[in-house]
Amino acid sequence: MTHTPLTGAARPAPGRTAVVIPAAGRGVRLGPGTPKALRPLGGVPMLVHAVRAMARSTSVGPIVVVAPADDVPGVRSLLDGHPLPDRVTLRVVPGGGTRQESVRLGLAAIGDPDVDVVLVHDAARPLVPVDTVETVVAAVRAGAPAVVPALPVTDTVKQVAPPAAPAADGVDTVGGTAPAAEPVVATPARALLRAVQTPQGFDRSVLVAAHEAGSAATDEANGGEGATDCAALVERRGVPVVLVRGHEEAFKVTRPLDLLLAEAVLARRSVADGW
Ligand SMILES: Nc1ccn([C@@H]2O[C@H](COP(=O)(O)OP(=O)(O)OP(=O)(O)O)[C@@H](O)[C@H]2O)c(=O)n1
Ligand SMILES: C[C@](O)(CO)[C@H](O)COP(=O)(O)O
Repeated sequence: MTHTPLTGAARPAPGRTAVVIPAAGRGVRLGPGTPKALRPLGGVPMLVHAVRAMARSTSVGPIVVVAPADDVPGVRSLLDGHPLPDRVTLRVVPGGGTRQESVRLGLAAIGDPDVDVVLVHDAARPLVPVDTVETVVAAVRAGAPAVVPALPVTDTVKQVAPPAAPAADGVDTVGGTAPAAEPVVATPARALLRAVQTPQGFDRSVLVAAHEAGSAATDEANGGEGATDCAALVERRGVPVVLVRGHEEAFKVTRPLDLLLAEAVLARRSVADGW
């Protein structure tokens, strides 16, 4: 796919848009229980909401769900119980030990050579509105190789020194196990910060190359969990990444309070839909 916008008769027929949904995380910060993507929201697993949210965009064809490695058949049969539009094909593959690794495995499973745009969307962001999905796809199709939905940051953010030892897997650095006091090293200008969401959209070849180059990369400053979003891998290769307006309801369900908020948003949508 070319990155230069084309006009009129010169424009080639658009390729297909695929989605990779990393859903192999455990949800440690949400507390004990089944893997986060399978926990119910309004009685329906969070993953089903996320798949439907992506399928709602008419540009989306293939969807690859990256499931916990020990439960691929279970996730497949769960999703088979929730029909999708005919244009959407669904594949379920086993995930890896980090989000980055899970996305890489999902990308490798797309197959379809006609796919030229790939969205990567967290199962943990089940309520993203379709307008946000369409905005991201449109920006990639207009020529941007990497597009990320984002919102301004509302808290003031402090930068701290890297921990002497990496945090235990899944444990917040700022949480019950954190040291009582952390020295501040900087206060970045808030007006220049953005909190980024998913779906992140990419020219397929750009994203595949970034994941191939970054597959061994770990990031000491974030506890060796790999790149925390796909765009970071693309940025490291000098490819421009642009932000588009995200949405408050595309928040990530990470801690128990987020689950309460998600239930409230769903309930409000049900009322608005006249249930
Ligand atoms: N090894 C991993 C880790 C995360 N994810 C997915 O990446 C998304 C964002 O990750 P996060 O919200 O951190 O989920 P968890 O890793 O499950 O949460 P926690 O860190 O609290 O365990 C989620 O949809 C999660 O399922 C994944 O596919 N494979
Ligand atoms: C990709 C992401 O949702 C963008 O905000 C986020 O970085 C995922 O982080 P997590 O720790 O894997 O939830």
